[in-house]
Amino acid sequence: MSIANAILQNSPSCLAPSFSLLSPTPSAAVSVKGFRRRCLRMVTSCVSYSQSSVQNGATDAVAVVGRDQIRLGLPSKGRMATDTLDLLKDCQLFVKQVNPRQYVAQIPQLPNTEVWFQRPKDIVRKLLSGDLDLGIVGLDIVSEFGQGNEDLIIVHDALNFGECHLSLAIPNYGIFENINSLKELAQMPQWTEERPLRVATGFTYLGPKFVKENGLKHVAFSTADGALEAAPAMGIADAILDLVSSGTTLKENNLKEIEGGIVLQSQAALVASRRALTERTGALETVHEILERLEAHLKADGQFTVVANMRGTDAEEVAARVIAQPSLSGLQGPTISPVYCKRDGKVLVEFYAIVICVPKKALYESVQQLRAIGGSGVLVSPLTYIFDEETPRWSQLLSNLGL
Ligand SMILES: Nc1ncnc2c1ncn2[C@@H]1O[C@H](COP(=O)(O)OP(=O)(O)OP(=O)(O)O)[C@@H](O)[C@H]1O
Ligand SMILES: O=P(O)(O)OC[C@H]1O[C@H](OP(=O)(O)OP(=O)(O)O)[C@H](O)[C@@H]1O
Ligand SMILES: [Mg+2]
Repeated sequence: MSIANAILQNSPSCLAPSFSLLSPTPSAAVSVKGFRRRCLRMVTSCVSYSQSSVQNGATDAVAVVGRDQIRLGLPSKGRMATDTLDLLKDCQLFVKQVNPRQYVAQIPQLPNTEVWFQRPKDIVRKLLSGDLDLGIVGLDIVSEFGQGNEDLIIVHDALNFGECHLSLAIPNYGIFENINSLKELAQMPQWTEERPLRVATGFTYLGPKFVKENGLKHVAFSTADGALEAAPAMGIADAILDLVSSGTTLKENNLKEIEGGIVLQSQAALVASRRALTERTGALETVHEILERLEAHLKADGQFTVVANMRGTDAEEVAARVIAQPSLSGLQGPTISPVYCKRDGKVLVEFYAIVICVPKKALYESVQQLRAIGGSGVLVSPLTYIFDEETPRWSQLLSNLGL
């Protein structure tokens, strides 16, 4: 039984030691003593371990430990949490979480997979330590906490939510009023070794890396966990490096972005541990299934199915008219089938039904083009899934893994 199952079913199997402690029988007394000794040994080793080092984030390669279940890390809270569950639901992967404070869950459609809810940065850390195999997090967090570690593989880099960018922002007043680019900021005479440009950020790996790569001298970083936009007005920092999506928080705090100041573009991504994919039984198959479901849903999400009737002499002639229009070529080309109607007791084909997929953004343009070539009775419906022969991301993943 998996840990998830044991916890979900409140089974004592994974809690066995505390059971024998709570209700010791005479024969269990020995095992209780033994258990206490074991606990003491564990506590002692934990103490000596914690005195010597605290592991936080990237660890050296850790062997893939023997467990049967594939572990998928999902954000436990914050803005990514609900969107992640919604996306999986749209892919028919229903995460069965009994209550929001329970950190383990299951997806009945993926019986060999356990879901573990974690803070996004801990998902990345645990992928690196081998405690998770797959995860869904923002690319910003992957870059910040993954720090280029080659064991992290981005399986899908565009899950279409959590879109934001990491950007350097400065006040739009005072000495910064006429500064509009990174170059101008770097050239300001104010920044010296004694008085560097002070940047507040939660991104203490990406920040220094960015300024180094862009040749900025005399920059000092400070860190805080939130509401960074207040730092310049409070006099704590000159600039901030933080996530931006609508730009409202910057605007409301009299800050502005500058040209060349974007460190990275981010959105939610599916990430995996290379070691898990190559060494853990079933991990590659699981990631293939998740990837296929995601791709099929995300591809369909941007498209409509459009059905229209068109008068014509034969299917080829109708096809030629449709294909000549730039917005009507569909995924591979239009599907065209005869519409049989009965006239004077005879079955005739005067119309052809065409079925195409069109990008949502191009819908109106496509309808206009259809009408222009004689289309009528245009029906538009949402598409749920588009399963391609094979997804390009799967081939990329295999080649990345050297398979
Ligand atoms: N304003 C935003 N718009 C869209 N996505 C964002 C925005 N801010 C952050 N994100 C994305 O959502 C992820 C989680 O952000 P969130 O604010 O929920 O958590 P957090 O800042 O790490 O935690 P907390 O704010 O509780 O300390 C970020 O890593 C990023 O990928
Ligand atoms: O461009 P906007 O749409 O205004 O979003 C940007 C804000 O969103 C995030 O903060 P969050 O809401 O997560 O609060 P936090 O500072 O407590 O993390 C980010 O740190 C910015 O402050
Ligand atoms: Mg936040």
